[in-house]
Amino acid sequence: MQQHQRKQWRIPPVDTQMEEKARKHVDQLTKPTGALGDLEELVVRLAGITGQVFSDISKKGVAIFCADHGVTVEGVSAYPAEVTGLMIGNFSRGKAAVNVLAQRFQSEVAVVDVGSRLPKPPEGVLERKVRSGTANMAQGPAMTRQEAEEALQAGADLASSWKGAGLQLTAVGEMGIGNTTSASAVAACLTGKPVRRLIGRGTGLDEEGVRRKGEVITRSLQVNRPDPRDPLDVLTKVGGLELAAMAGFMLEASHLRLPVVLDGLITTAAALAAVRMEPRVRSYLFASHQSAEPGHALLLEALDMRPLISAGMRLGEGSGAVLAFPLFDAAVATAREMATFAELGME
Ligand SMILES: Cc1cc2ncn([C@H]3O[C@H](COP(=O)(O)O)[C@@H](O)[C@H]3O)c2cc1C
Ligand SMILES: O=C(O)c1cccnc1
Repeated sequence: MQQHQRKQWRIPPVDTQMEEKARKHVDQLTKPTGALGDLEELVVRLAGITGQVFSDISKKGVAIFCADHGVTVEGVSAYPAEVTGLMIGNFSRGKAAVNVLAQRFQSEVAVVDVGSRLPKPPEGVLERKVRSGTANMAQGPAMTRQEAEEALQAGADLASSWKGAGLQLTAVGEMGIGNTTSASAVAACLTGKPVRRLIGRGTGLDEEGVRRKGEVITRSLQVNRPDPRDPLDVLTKVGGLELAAMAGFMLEASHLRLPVVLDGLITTAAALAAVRMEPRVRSYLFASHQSAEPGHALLLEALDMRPLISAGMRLGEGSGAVLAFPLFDAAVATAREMATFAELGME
């Protein structure tokens, strides 16, 4: 079999010495050992990524990758496919949930159209359209491998431009009606777990709808036979353009030592694909919240990640990831500003 030319991402390992330094400092702060829980873990992991005990993460951004899904003709979403384009307009006007949160928590927002059916994306949206929506994966591959690679590159290009612009903490989000179906299919293939445990209501399907969604995913996997050892093949056949772009963003961000905060089911499915391509990516990723979509818990388990927030959210857009930004700020602030026991005159 002819191997497709595979890009090497060269992901550097994190700085474990700096992690140890940060851990030592956190353990000397005026609190019982470990009492700041997951915030302490954030400080330590960020130190390993940034190479500083007190990481500077003030410049933040959320990248929203948008695309349409051919599989929507199978009736797998509670909302019509046109909502993808409408929400891209909403993002560009700054009026979606993720915009409001990003505004509140001082995060930049980039909206990238990697494959919507809009003839022309609205003002302010980055146009990187690979194709106008995927093909229906229940009948054949969602896209070609070449197209998946182009989508990967679109994501990678944003990560690299953000590194150049001095961003220090990033989040990924997505918009694409039908994409909980694609994400669950990718998750089923990569984890080997049964489809029925990986599906949920998405935007609000009823029981009958969820059953149909499961059938469509099972059929898509049978028709396409994606190779779980080849994550790009999985993204090509049963993924989506925005999933591939998010994976590319994570690969390039990790290569450039930029931390990436994940959102819910869809971003985490893309994350598992990226980590299976390059295992070191895992060290640069952070879970934010626990989505109400059942498959999300299994994906987090496969990545050995624990979310910071449990708020019953099931929105997407990167909303849960941006909501976690203040926790990152809080973690770094405690490390930087709290007194040590020595300063208190205690051993
Ligand atoms: C108004 C609206 C805003 C959204 N923002 C994110 N999503 C979310 O819902 C979609 C996935 O669910 P499903 O697979 O069931 O279609 C994605 O586009 C996702 O980001 C939205 C969905 C709707 C309807
Ligand atoms: O968990 C998610 O990311 C999610 C769940 C439902 C709809 N959109 C996104």
